[in-house]
Amino acid sequence: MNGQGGTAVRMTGVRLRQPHFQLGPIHLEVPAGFVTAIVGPNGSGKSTTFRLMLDLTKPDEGGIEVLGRTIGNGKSIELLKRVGYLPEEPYRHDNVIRGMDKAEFYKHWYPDWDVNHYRELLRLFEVDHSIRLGKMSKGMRRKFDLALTLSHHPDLLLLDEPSSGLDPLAWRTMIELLHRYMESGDRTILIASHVVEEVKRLADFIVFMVNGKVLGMYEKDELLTGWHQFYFPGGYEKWRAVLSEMPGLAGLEDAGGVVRAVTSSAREADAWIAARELVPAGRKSMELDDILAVLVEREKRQRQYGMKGVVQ
Ligand SMILES: Nc1ncnc2c1ncn2[C@@H]1O[C@H](COP(=O)(O)OP(=O)(O)OP(=O)(O)O)[C@@H](O)[C@H]1O
Repeated sequence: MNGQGGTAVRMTGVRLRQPHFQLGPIHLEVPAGFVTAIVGPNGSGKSTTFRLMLDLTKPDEGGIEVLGRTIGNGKSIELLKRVGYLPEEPYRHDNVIRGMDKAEFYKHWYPDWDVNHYRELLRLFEVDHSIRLGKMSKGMRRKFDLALTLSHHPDLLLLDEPSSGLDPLAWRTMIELLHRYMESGDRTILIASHVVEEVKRLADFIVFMVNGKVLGMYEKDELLTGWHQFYFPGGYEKWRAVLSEMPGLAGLEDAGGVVRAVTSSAREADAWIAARELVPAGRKSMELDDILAVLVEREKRQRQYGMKGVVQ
């Protein structure tokens, strides 16, 4: 991992109220010099959070700092030249212009525009920029937008579902380019992604977002080594009371003849199981999407029943 210390984005008590959606309060510190991935189900507020960071949406409450400057005080424009943003959907209003016309605009707008890097990226991605943006295929447009975003050497890169539409070869190129982008050690990526492999390959930290709330931020390796599931033979009632004491218990459910206990502290749970001479029928490490599923379920239950615990 690289890293220069400091915070690239700080959100403090940020709230946004919409008729059918409440975001926040969000407290989030995105560390500078690292890749942080926001992982969460559809509609959980990931793109909205990006828009808040870019001053494209105004919060109802709270403060946002990007690269050490306050957002929303009318002075964001110069700051945003240091930020590269790849929105989830390409902008439609520039469908009528050619790729090269948009690059010309970037050249004038971004002080660190690097035409050689831009040309290299177009070559790598095999994108023809003489085509109108609206005529490019979805994947070609994604690659073009990615090339543009990387070619002004932003200090902070906000990528919203960057691999949407990319073929596997282009995806691999993108991962390599993002690793290269991080090599200087002082740049930061914040990425929203549903692609487990992408998050595993890129992220140093993972933020889980569910239903407009940040459920926690974790160091990736600690997360993946810490979360395990144990299976105990027998019915739920037999195990409920005993397993409710298990360290790090994050989920407990009847899985048809066995009880599945999920812990976020596998090492402590192992010692606890050994000390009680319990014999699990099996155990498995967990993937990111398994962990997300447990967190979503727990959040849903807390919302419905106001329950704090994981045991019914
Ligand atoms: N159950 C729902 N049904 C329809 N729309 C919803 C629902 N929950 C949230 N939304 C909408 O989703 C918006 C937030 O979406 P946002 O794009 O920020 O989320 P996201 O996490 O980026 O989602 P996605 O993964 O689908 O891109 C809210 O403004 C709200 O209108």
